[in-house]
Amino acid sequence: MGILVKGKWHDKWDYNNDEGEFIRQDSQFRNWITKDGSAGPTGEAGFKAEPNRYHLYVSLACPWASRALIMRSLKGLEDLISLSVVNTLMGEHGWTFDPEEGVIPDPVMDAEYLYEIYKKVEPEYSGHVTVPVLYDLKQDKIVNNESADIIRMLNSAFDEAGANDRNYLPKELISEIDKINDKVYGAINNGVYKAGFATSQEVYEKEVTKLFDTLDEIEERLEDSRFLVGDQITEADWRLFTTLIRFDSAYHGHFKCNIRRIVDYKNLWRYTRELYNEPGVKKTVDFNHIKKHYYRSHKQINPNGIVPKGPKLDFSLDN
Ligand SMILES: N[C@@H](CCC(=O)N[C@@H](CS)C(=O)NCC(=O)O)C(=O)O
Repeated sequence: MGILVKGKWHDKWDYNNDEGEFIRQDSQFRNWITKDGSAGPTGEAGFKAEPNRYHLYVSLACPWASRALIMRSLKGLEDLISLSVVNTLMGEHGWTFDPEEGVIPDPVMDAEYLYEIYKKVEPEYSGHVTVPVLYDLKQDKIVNNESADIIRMLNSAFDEAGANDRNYLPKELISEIDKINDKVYGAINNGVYKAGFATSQEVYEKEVTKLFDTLDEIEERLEDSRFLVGDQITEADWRLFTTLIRFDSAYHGHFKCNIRRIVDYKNLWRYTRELYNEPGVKKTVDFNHIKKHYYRSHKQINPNGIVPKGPKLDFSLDN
């Protein structure tokens, strides 16, 4: 794990403050692909939705990257936006393209390390080298490396360029979706990291309590509601799903989020299985990559890098 400082790679961990809290940094590339190439809510213009122009870098382990992978699949974008998959181990060079089952190499410069892509685009880049990355093959630019933005643009930008017309962000529901996204992001999506990477007992207990209080709250909400915002699946569900599907296999053990498991919750477990079984989703979930990545990459938490055999989970709808 490391960071680029003025284009130079440093193998160091810089995510905790003096109190032992995990602090996530903001993503820096924030341009938007739009139907006509006009500017989006942030960043520059010049990224028109066109088939075979954009490339997506993901890790199959990463919940943020998986949001983008799921949206690419659901929207029928697999033949329009190409894909690279990094190795499961995020080690001294960060994400790499070392060969391993499931890895798809980099087409841009046959990079060994993902940070080479960041440096190619911005030679003096300072910051974390994260996935997902949405890359413009025509201009050799990173369009965006923030999953929240990427799934929003994939939801509609390509609708006249070959995507299907499913809409996970209906206009009339945006404010409710934003509200629930905020809560889920702070307490659950990022909450598992804040608990798992805490370096003080007090911080860990605070974060893990907040995480489970929020899961309990969502459990109640799902008692009367099939999905987070009513009967239709929205962006909010996919954002929660990528954390829930990893929860029992990775966060429960590796991040010590072990007050309960998702299978112990009646509604959350039903909900997770329903989303997992939506056509096009299952193939984006790779438990081998998920477990190998988490248990082997964070030596400060799991020094021997032993990957657990279990748990055995049955995500079928009839169980
Ligand atoms: N806010 C970003 C976060 C992405 C992120 O942190 N990805 C992790 C993998 S799960 C990563 O690449 N971390 C590398 C690092 O922090 O150095 C997003 O949602 O796209």
